[in-house]
Amino acid sequence: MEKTVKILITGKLHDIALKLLNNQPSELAVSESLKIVYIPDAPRDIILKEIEDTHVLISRSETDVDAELLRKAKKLSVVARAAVGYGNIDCDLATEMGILVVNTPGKNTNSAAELTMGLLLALVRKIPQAHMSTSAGGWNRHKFSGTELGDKTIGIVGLGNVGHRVAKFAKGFDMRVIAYDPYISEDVFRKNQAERKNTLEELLAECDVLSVHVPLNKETKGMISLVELKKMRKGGIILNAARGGIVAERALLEVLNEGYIVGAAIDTFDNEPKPLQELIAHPNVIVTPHIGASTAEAQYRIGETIAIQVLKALRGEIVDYPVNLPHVSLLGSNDLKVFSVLSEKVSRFGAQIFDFQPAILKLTVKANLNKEDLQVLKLSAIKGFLSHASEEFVSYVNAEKILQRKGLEFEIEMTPSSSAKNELLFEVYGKGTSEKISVGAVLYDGKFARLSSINDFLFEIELDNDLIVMQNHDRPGVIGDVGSYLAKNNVNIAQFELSRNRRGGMAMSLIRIDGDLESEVVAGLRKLPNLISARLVSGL
Ligand SMILES: NC(=O)C1=CN([C@@H]2O[C@H](COP(=O)(O)OP(=O)(O)OC[C@H]3O[C@@H](n4cnc5c(N)ncnc54)[C@H](O)[C@@H]3O)[C@@H](O)[C@H]2O)C=CC1
Ligand SMILES: O=C(O)CCC(=O)C(=O)O
Repeated sequence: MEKTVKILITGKLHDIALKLLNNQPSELAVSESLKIVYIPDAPRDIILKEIEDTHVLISRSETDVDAELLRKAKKLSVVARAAVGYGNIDCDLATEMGILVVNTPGKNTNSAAELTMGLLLALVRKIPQAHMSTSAGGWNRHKFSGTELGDKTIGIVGLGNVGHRVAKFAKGFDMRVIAYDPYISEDVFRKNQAERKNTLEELLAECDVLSVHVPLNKETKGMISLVELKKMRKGGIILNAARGGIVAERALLEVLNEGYIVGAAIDTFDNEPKPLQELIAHPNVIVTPHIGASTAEAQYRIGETIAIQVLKALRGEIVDYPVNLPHVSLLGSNDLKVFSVLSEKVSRFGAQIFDFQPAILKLTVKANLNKEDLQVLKLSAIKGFLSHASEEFVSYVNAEKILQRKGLEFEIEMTPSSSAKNELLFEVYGKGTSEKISVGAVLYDGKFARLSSINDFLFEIELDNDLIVMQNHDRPGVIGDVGSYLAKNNVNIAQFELSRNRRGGMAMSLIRIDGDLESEVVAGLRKLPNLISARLVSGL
């Protein structure tokens, strides 16, 4: 029966996301049928109920994906954050549970940076206050006098996607741009014409406007507290369109009340959707309800990207924007995609053809790959092996962790390939000297994948459907007996390959069959004359 995947969507998404999920383009089509439950703005208790049988959660900032939610999610394999910040997702627990977390970096950058500049202009020119007064019938040209941005200094904390775009816009207003970001190279400062400040203190001492653009984490929570605010010049301005909590709200209120800081513009709050009342009602503060990403353009890009990430994840491909995928950044080429699927299949095959206690898994790759791509093949091989040999849900996310927990070692080796043929050899070793199996595969032209060997026996057979792996003495009549037995049991053979080490010696056959195969049918094969073993290899 076709499997149904439940996708729970708890934040408002652009229609493009639903369109892509409902009408999947052929290159992203999934074999499961999708049940989409779209409940933006649903109360928490409904989300906690719905999550129990959900496979994929797509959320925005209003849904805390915390331990309470994750522990109820018995079937969850993907959390897709339709945004950049994932501070409200318990990524450590998600990783431990093998749940992939993805996000959409860069897709709302421009919108967030434009809102930041909008807030700044609105603040220094008192636009919201002037609008309220004028639209109510007033005409006060003195009360709403403001200050210019030109020649003022903006201090940017976090010169990432949003920060460097704010730097660019601020330059357009003839501002002096200084920035503090200890995690990026000198080049990024130079390219964005931002003067580098080596410490936060240096930055604070020199800026008229402080704008934070860092993620919220243990290091950045409260990084702008009373001490830091007091290190700014008197008369400064604070902008926060990143995350509530980066600027300590009570401290900000205190310096605003003192008149030490003369204005603040805030889009993101500690306690959303119920921010600190005294702060949002302060006459020198202007606020928006976390709308940095709320533009048609950003939401289109995010909707499109998140749907693609979800479909890729469901197809078992490596996603473009993983948050918690160890060491894997982007799945570069289509060839690599095909190669990684082959790596997973070969190891899943290998996991089903040995009878000893495994100790070491080894993947030998003949190809010309960079380090990251090799890592993709390694994770695919571990995933393939474990997903057969483990009760746990295994994904690219937790594969290495589970392997370690099982006490298995993994070795990987690469030798260069000089042709359009890439090769894989997956080996499983036990502790004893004779305890070893190997499965080889070849990928021709980045497209055509074939199983090429099992131990010393050579083959050329496609790796799909169920396969019977059979060992027998090389005697006349064996193939006929097997063919009639399978026919009697209504099993249609799609491909039959025989390989033998020497005439009259040992032979190994691979039988690719159409449809599913009952294990009793395979057990019956073992009773035929001259058969040594017959195994079913499935899940390819
Ligand atoms: N208001 C809204 O709706 C939106 C808010 N955001 C928020 O804006 C923030 C920045 O987003 P992006 O620029 O896309 O992220 P990003 O990851 O591209 O940039 C963050 C930068 O902060 C730097 N950083 C990290 N820790 C730091 C520290 N302790 N001190 C100084 N710099 C540090 C990093 O090196 C990086 O360059 C995030 O919190 C994101 O969630 C982003 C988009 C929309
Ligand atoms: O619009 C949203 O859901 C949140 C946007 C945001 O804050 C982010 O991308 O980090």
